[in-house]
Amino acid sequence: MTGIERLHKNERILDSHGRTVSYLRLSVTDRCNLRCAYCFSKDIRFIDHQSILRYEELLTIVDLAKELGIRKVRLTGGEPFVRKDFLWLVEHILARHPELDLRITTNATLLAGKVRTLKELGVTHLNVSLDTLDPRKFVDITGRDFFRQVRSALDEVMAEGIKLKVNAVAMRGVNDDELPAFLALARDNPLDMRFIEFMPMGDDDLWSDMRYWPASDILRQAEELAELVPVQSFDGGPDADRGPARVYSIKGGKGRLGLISPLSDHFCGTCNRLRITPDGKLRTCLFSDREYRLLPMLRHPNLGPEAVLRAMRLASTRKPLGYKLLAARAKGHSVAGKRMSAIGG
Ligand SMILES: Nc1nc2c(ncn2[C@@H]2O[C@H](COP(=O)(O)OP(=O)(O)OP(=O)(O)O)[C@@H](O)[C@H]2O)c(=O)[nH]1
Ligand SMILES: C[S@@+](CC[C@H](N)C(=O)[O-])C[C@H]1O[C@@H](n2cnc3c(N)ncnc32)[C@H](O)[C@@H]1O
Ligand code: SF4
Ligand code: SF4
Repeated sequence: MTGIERLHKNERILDSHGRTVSYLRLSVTDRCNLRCAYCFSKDIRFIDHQSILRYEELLTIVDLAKELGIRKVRLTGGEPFVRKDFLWLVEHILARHPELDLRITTNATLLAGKVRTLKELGVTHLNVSLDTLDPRKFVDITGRDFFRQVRSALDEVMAEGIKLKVNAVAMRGVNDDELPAFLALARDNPLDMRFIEFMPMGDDDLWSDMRYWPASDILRQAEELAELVPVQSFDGGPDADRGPARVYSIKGGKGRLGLISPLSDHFCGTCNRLRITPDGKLRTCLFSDREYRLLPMLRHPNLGPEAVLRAMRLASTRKPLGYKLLAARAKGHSVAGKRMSAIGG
């Protein structure tokens, strides 16, 4: 039976590579209070307010995602906390779907003082992006002087007992000299310190081969600094919810090291993700600019949520294998033209 036949029978949807979707990354804004050099283009034009999914529409999308079999939703951005009343959205998603595994990826600049509320609302996991532990370098990378706010938010998250993953984009010549400091952070604190291979996304000039620091090199260098033991379960969740990171415990340490290697050792074969951009476009792969425009459907008087669900089902059967797109990209060009801040990572 093909994916489309299953779709008509309302069965769990498999795509032509035998994959099924269970995880939605929902980007709530393309705006951000940082200007990370690898993510933000120079001539940025933000999505106009009319074209941004309203909170009620986001709630409908989550309802539909649940019907599709999605069990895990990640709110991302841009920076999710710059959107007005973002906590309202978190509260209402969890009130409607208390069993949903709702997570957030944030730069943590605006997190301080909100962590307890998030915990009370039912958020159990937070992923924080932090590419350097050096306050001056933080300014160089992000264009803003917010290191202290981020660092103290990490402590607040851990103090509340929320599971914490810290993500750093691995960049040679930028943060490779900080591997000992990052490992020390993971040794001394109950967190996963994860390095993400730098991906060629957005404007062609954002990425450079010279900056690429592959996961195998990070692992080799880290093994010289600490005794690492591979952890069987990728990120501690049920099998189907495994994240893309390969995780290592650090002997004698409280935290762990994680490596996310979309370039050197892809995980497309088990990809369980859909993405929705702030303007309601469904992307079935981070590396593919093919998008399904859900927002006009949702707002159309004769279409609405039913049509959106059908489109989401159909799109789920047509997920590409991103590593093939990466291999086919022209030299010097990005794999996908859309900037990361408008997708959500
Ligand atoms: N190529 C590719 N990269 C991904 C994918 N998922 C996550 N990443 C990269 O990993 C980064 C970190 O992702 P997070 O936002 O922490 O989410 P996650 O890795 O799914 O987190 P967990 O659910 O906690 O494992 C993203 O910003 C992307 O850069 C994916 O499906 N494909
Ligand atoms: C686009 S941001 C959105 C959420 C939030 N603003 C944050 O930074 O956590 C999500 C993630 O994408 C990562 N990212 C952005 N551009 C990337 C690239 N070219 N390669 C790898 N990761 C990238 C960021 O480091 C961040 O961890
Ligand atoms: S990585 Fe996140 S924090 Fe940095 S510019 Fe992009 S969206 Fe903003
Ligand atoms: S590159 Fe595309 S197919 Fe591969 S894991 Fe990422 S989103 Fe999934």
